[in-house]
Amino acid sequence: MIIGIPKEIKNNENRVAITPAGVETLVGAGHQVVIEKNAGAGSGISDEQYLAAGARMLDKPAEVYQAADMIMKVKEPLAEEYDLFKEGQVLFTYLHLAPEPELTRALLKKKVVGIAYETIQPEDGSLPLLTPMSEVAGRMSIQIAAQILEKPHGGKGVLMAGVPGVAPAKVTIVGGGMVGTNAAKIALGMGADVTILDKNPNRLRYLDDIFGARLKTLMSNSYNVKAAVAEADALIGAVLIPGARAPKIVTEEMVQAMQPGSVIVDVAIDQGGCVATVDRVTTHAEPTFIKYGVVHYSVANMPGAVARTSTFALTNVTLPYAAALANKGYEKAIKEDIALARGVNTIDGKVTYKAVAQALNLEYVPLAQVVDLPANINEHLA
Ligand SMILES: NC(=O)C1=CN([C@@H]2O[C@H](COP(=O)(O)OP(=O)(O)OC[C@H]3O[C@@H](n4cnc5c(N)ncnc54)[C@H](O)[C@@H]3O)[C@@H](O)[C@H]2O)C=CC1
Ligand SMILES: CC(=O)C(=O)O
Repeated sequence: MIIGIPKEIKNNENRVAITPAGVETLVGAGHQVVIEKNAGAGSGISDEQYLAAGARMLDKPAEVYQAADMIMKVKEPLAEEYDLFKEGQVLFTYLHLAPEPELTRALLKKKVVGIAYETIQPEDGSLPLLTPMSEVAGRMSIQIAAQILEKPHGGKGVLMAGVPGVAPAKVTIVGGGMVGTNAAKIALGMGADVTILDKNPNRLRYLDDIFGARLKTLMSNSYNVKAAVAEADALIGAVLIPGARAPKIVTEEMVQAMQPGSVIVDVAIDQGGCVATVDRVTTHAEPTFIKYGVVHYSVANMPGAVARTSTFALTNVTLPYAAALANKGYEKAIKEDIALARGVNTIDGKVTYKAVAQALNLEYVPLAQVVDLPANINEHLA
């Protein structure tokens, strides 16, 4: 198989979908890897390193898309990339289709086999290809909130850690999964006063076990969210329902009740955002906007800013799945692995991930109607 890796073009997206180690693995298995020139530069990986590992470098993105049977990316394709898809091509990347009707239409039109990193899910319910970037973004969210709380960045002038005799910042985290847990870890490490809310009591038990009495846990319901948001100096949005548009857990009224100069970092923005006042996706170039006196941050590719860490963390987990897709072909690979089958969002012009179809008001076609799945995979897919 020919695997193509274009350079990422989203604002300040410095990650790349493959490392030289990945090239060596795929080429060693008999595949060809074509990479757009300079694709690794933002992650500190040179064209020479890719060449030495066995890749072929191409000048233009169109050449990469044209040559490849499978495109590997980091972020969802942008509008200028839609015309580059080949009919029936496999696209293996973060897709976040629920808030992306136009991208979804483009994938359906070209019958792209869209396999989304973020919905690959083994039977244990984990999201192994989302986890490392959620670890990164969760940790970053507190660094970012701490900086925005400084007066020159628009914040109220509160030091996250406080000092002896003066209370630290209050941090409220809505959603206690990977992002939430990593945000809590850094916020507690900095000495903040941290409250985390989740709707899953077992998750709250787990968080209570690992962090002990330093972390306040609260069941997520509108009453508790309202109170915890009102007192927050920094609010972190970290809710996810896999594949779906994020539910607006924090309402406009709740944000209006926050003090001016408070900060919201809505990490869940890649799925549309879980804070009602986050009405736009921002970029690393212009990361914030102010609404009701509260500074909002809603960058959808936060890990792109720490690309050297993120590229290696991401490709550590994507490579085994990419290798399975390349070695077996996508049909055999998804027939043999329920996790990969759950990653298929579009195929043959149909949406095969229910939450995506629901979010976009499109017809949902079960994967089994498109691919002849064995019973053991199909019965676990719905
Ligand atoms: N902006 C960015 O650059 C990045 C964004 N993300 C996004 O961050 C979001 C969170 O990701 P993860 O933490 O990995 O997901 P996760 O699945 O590990 O955690 C989500 C948590 O939300 C909880 N939840 C669901 N409904 C809730 C509700 N009504 N109230 C409170 N909690 C609720 C779930 O119980 C779960 O514990 C996702 O949208 C993910 O794509 C992740 C990495 C980078
Ligand atoms: C998960 C995601 O949106 C990112 O890593 O950019």
